[in-house]
Amino acid sequence: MTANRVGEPVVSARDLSIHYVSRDALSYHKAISGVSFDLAPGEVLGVVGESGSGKSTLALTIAAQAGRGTAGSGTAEICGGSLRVGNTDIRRLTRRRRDRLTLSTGYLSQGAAVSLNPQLTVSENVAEPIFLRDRRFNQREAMTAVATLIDSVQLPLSVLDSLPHELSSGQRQRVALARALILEPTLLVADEPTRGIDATVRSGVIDVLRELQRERGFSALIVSSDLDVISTVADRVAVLDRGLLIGIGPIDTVFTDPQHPYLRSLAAVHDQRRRQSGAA
Ligand SMILES: Nc1ncnc2c1ncn2[C@@H]1O[C@H](COP(=O)(O)OP(=O)(O)OP(=O)(O)O)[C@@H](O)[C@H]1O
Repeated sequence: MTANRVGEPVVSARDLSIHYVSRDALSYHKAISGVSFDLAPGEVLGVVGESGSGKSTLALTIAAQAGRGTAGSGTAEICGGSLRVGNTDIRRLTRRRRDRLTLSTGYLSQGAAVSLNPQLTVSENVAEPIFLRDRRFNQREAMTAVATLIDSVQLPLSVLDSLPHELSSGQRQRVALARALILEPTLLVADEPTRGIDATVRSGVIDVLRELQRERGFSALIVSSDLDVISTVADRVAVLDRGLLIGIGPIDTVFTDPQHPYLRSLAAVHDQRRRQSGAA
């Protein structure tokens, strides 16, 4: 990402609409409709919503992963409004600028932990983005950066030579997080960072994420259907419902006097959790 001026939003969406184009280019499916928000430097924005509300679509578009559609599926495309990430206009992204942007935005996809290369060791998996950026990067320096990050995600250095299948789901997710952060991005986009992780270690992954964010000061957009995750990690929450942004703000403000039925149901869950944790 090209550096943005001090204080300017890291992400700026204005009336943003995104649709999927079918492979034969004959049909469209609107996934995001007229969404506007800013993400400030160093801010963590949580995105919640029901399944199919457009969370992943928004995340992958911001992370400049849209257009890298998997075989057989449609391709996400901005069809209205604008989206800026740093100084880059995502709507007018050339392939070259996209490659540059993806190197400077950490993207933790929904399946990141299971998509680690099974043939590479942990250290090779984490170091890979460094060598994709610069084939001739100093090996020793890369290994030092990898070891530092593995330590920061609170894994023992003994995992460096392990293969992904030798780790637990929570450990794999920490490795995936280390990989997403190895190039020291100014923006991290994490899609359901705790999905598929054992409930007992879920909060550990979130704590590590929050700690690293505080330490390094990157901005983050965290998608989660788990309100506990969002209230732990996010400064503000954005609520999506069928592609529409129905609320955005600090979590308590968004859930104060909610008018929309989905916001009301989330507010009830939030309230109940708060009372439970207060009573605990
Ligand atoms: N590759 C695709 N091609 C066509 N439509 C898609 C594609 N991916 C998602 N969609 C549609 O776009 C809408 C938004 O999907 P998206 O995956 O962004 O929702 P989500 O909120 O992330 O859901 P989940 O929580 O289940 O991951 C849905 O209606 C979905 O069916």
